[in-house]
Amino acid sequence: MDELGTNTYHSQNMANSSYAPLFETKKAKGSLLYKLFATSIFVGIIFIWVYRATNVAENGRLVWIGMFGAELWFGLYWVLSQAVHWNLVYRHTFKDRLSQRYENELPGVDIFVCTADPVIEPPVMVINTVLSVMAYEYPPEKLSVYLSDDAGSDLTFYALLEASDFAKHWIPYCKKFKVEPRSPEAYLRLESVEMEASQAQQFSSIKKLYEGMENRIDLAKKLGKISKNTLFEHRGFSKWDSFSSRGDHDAILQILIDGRDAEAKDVEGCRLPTLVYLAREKRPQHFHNFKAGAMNALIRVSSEISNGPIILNVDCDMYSNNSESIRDALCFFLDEEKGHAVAFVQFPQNFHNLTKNELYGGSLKVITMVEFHGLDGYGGPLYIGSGCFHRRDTLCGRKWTKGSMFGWKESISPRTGENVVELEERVKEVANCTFEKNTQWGKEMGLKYGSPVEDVITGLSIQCRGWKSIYFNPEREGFLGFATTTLDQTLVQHKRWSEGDLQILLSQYSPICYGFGRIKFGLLMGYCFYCLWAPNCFATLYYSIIPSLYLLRGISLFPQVSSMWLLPFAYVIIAEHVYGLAEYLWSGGTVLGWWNEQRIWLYKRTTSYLFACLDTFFKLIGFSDSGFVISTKVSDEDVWQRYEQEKMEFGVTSTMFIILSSLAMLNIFCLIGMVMRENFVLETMALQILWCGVLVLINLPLYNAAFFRKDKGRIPSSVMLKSSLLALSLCTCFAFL
Ligand SMILES: O=c1ccn([C@@H]2O[C@H](COP(=O)(O)OP(=O)(O)O[C@H]3O[C@H](CO)[C@@H](O)[C@H](O)[C@H]3O)[C@@H](O)[C@H]2O)c(=O)[nH]1
Ligand SMILES: [Mn+2]
Repeated sequence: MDELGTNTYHSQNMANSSYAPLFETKKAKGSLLYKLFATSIFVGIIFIWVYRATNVAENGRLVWIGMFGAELWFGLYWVLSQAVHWNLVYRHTFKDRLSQRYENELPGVDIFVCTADPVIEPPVMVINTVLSVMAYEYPPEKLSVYLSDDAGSDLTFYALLEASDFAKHWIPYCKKFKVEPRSPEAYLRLESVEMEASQAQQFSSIKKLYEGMENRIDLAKKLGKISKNTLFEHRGFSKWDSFSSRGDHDAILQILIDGRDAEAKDVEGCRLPTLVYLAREKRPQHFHNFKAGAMNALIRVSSEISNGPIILNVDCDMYSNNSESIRDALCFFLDEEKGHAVAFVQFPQNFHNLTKNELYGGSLKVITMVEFHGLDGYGGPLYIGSGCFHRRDTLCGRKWTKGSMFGWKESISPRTGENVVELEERVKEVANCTFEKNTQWGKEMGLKYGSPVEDVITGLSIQCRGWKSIYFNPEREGFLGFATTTLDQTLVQHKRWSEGDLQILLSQYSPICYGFGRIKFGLLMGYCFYCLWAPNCFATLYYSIIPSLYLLRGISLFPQVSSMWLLPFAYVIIAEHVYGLAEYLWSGGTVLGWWNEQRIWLYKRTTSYLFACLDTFFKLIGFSDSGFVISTKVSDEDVWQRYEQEKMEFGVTSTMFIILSSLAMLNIFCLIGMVMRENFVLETMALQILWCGVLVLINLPLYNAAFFRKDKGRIPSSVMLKSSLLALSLCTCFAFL
């Protein structure tokens, strides 16, 4: 049946009973119970539809149809969501078997770190990520780390230069004392590190070295330039001579540590991993395709230098938190029975700066702990960028064919005779703007261009070529990054994601048309579940405006309390939310965290998703182009404080905030207006009042930020003025016209 499924393995050539797999797959427990529960919800949904279809109100037919439309959407979307809940699987690896069988022939691994802006992605953070991946528990001569710098910043280069020195102390220290995590900053931040006297001594000297390095980088940043001495000392800086701006410069390629060189050793005399800095060529007249462009340049450059058959990509904030991750990933690729079909292994994206009740839903808990396990049950998760291991050949467009094996042992290492300077000069060419002209790069080769979520569309096309993917969610998290710390950043990030996903649905790689027959139907539904994030805005907006407004007219849009029709509404709403809460708690969250998640769910749907739909529409008719707003990975002291206190951060004036506060004001006006009506009947309006009340309750932090808070994170009064006026006039018109 399924190459990667849970079925007991069976094959002629391996029918040897001593064969032990490198990984195993387990199905979630209680799935029958879940299926029964889901079926009961579905019955409830059908009853709601029947109610809408058979009880059309006398006055307000149109509004009624609208309600029906919204509920039809919610119901169908719920059906899609079953794809990510129905069939959860969990993976487990056997790393000891991997070492037993393959320790001496492990494949080369090339690690790509991407950065694009030294201000919102500070170089110190970037090199911490680089150092963490250089210190993987893996033979250093098989490890190569490439930093792509889309800003072409000499400050970042300088930081990397410092890191290449510090690595000589850091890597042996990590390996000797088996420390975790291997990002120096994260490690030194740990509160209690228990250690013996011998380690304690080295610990303090490492700490001093690190702090010295950090200070030098900070100083260079403050001065805005690198000291003359350093500039003279390293030939690399001369490559900035022809640099005019981040969008206009030659390709800069610098091999800081040449792993081929047997002399490149750490302080204990062990070999070091290769370390390369790359700023691909940028010219104003050539579009650079954001991260996808950077990744493709890296694929080409690395193929000339180390050509590792396995590629790992991390964002510059996502440091390695688990030094065994490469070996975990290899258990899937090298498994004799099932490995040949695996194109990529995606780890979850976890974060180190979350607060207890996650005001912005930063951890994406349910996606990480449930939904992706569900996708894995149908052929594998989406490729979501950071924390993903790929097979190089697949990423470059190779199709999967039955019976083919993963020939990592035959992979050709590039020429070794050349000296570093010659090598750099030659390889630089493949990072030029014009290199991709009239090639398949960005289409059939490498990451795909033209989508704000280059990762998802690339992963989909790989799966459509017959490959499987694996979701691996180990107990000790593999990668930790920086979650957004303000509401604005969160909404902007989700706009990019939902917009990208929606555009995939409309692209030539649409999971519906292109994916049909190529991937499993469950996976196809799973893709649609994400691709249809954005259109959720319409039903949600309708549901959070119309019922409240109709309170003002005293018109009921839901069954009255004594009616039997109330039952399906009550059941579906209560059961789904209780289940959602349980799922959230089970994923490690708190009750308040769940409540916050409901709020951010509402906010995303009414702003990010709406803007995603609008922008997609404008793009379709040729009016706009989607960009890539890079997420900020630092925050000011006072913003950070409010983040830690879980106070919602508004602060800036944005159209998204105008929408949010208009909706919040509209609902409170409607509630007040309704109470002031003399002749309202609780019996007929109960559910509607309750719903409006919930909308007001969930917006409490917003009212607080508008009317009571005095700090900089409050809602600017101009925003409040506009939205209050807007909401008030809407309510007045509606009540009296
Ligand atoms: O022109 C660009 C823009 C971005 N990046 C890098 O891309 C990464 C992701 O950017 P970020 O702003 O952090 O976006 P996120 O939304 O946090 O990233 C998620 O979503 C992206 C797709 O939207 C994926 O590319 C990422 O891997 C995934 O972690 C960062 O390392 C950037 O430095 C570039 O290299 N060049
Ligand atoms: Mn990020």
